[in-house]
Amino acid sequence: MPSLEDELFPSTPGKFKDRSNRKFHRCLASTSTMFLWALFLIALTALYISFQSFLGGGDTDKWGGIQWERQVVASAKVHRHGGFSVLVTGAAGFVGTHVSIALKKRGDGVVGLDNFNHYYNPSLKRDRQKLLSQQDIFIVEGDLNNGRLLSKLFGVVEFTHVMHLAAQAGVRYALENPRSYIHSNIAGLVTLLEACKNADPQPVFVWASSSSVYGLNEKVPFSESDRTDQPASLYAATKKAGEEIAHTYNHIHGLSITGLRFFTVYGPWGRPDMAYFSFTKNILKGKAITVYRGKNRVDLARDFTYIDDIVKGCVASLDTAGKSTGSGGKKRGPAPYRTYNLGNTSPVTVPMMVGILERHLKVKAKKNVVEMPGNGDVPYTHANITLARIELGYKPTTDLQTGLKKFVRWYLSYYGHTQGKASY
Ligand SMILES: O=C(O)[C@H]1O[C@H](OP(=O)(O)OP(=O)(O)OC[C@H]2O[C@@H](n3ccc(=O)[nH]c3=O)[C@H](O)[C@@H]2O)[C@H](O)[C@@H](O)[C@@H]1O
Repeated sequence: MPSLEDELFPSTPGKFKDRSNRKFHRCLASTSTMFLWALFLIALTALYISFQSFLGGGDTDKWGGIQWERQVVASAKVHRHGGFSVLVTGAAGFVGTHVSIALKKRGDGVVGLDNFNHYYNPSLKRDRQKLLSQQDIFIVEGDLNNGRLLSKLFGVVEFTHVMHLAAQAGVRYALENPRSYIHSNIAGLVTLLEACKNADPQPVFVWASSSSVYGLNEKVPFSESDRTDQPASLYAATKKAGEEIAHTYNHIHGLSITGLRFFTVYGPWGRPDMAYFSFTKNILKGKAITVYRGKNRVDLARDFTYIDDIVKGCVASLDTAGKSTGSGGKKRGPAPYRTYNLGNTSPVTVPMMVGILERHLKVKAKKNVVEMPGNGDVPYTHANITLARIELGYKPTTDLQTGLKKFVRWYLSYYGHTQGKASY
């Protein structure tokens, strides 16, 4: 009876069988099997890698593939003569959502980018995403720091403009998580500017800085030329650093840059971490709110600016921006570098803001008035908007009373009158 070995390695017919070769055959058998298995595993790995690169992804972010590219291209499609193709970062955020819708409605192509982080309850971001998807706006899910994703995006779409609104926001959270500010507001900004620099043609770059850059500046109202070298929070410092970083990309690479200093933006679909939003939730729940007060019992005040006014300022900035001049990463001539305050020019104290909310909610707030902790806050903001008015035609039209009425109406319709529903 032929052994298994003989069956595995049948001798060549007519050849002499040598028993002394059996050991050698056995060894050869196991080596060959191992070799075949190794080959199989290598082939499997190669197949997986090539499938991943075909998808264009490979990172944990949800991007890549033919279907994904189709969605990006469709979303970027321009529907008006001379329209823009805009990449809106932070599109699932408060300002990003509103700006994206405004651009899409007038016929511009809009592609969103958002990492859906958990700084506040991402279900609000997912609902904003649904709102955008009803307008045929697609949001790419990924982080600003993903250079591969950005270069892929710029490879798929020739963006004419970038509206950069993604950031780690919030003044006081910087004490808890300082690194998140560096990650998004510094490293993420640089990764995005690199992608813009390398794009050919380079897009126009408009982005959100902050009123907080004025820091401890005491001259009011705040003008763009006032000093901004005394930030009061790490958040403010990263926004100020962002302005300087953006300037270098303008200077060296010819990117057209516009920085917008937003003043305490509020409104429907707003950010739950902001005072007007969290106060609304707590007032409705019958919980006490903490109202900060400055030194010598002076009330804090903010130049609260309604979202629709901010959106007009953003769109006007895109419309009036001159072109970038660089190509292949090299500057071909001077490109515009602009900075504007987008505020309301009428500061309101925090207790007055609470009073307006009480009237709209028809509920009296339980207030704990405490001295402002040294956590990065500034006592007062007030925008001089002359420059934005002259160069952008920016003219805010909504006062806090009217704007908060719209916010409260939205809040009640979104979270319901049953206050317990609001979980953020
Ligand atoms: O304009 C800006 O540059 C900034 O505006 C807001 O920052 P902030 O003005 O501090 O807005 P809120 O956090 O809503 O605070 C508004 C006012 O309420 C006060 N406040 C806040 C929270 C609180 O529990 N109690 C309280 O009295 C704050 O001290 C401040 O005076 C945004 O959160 C920042 O992301 C943005 O960059």
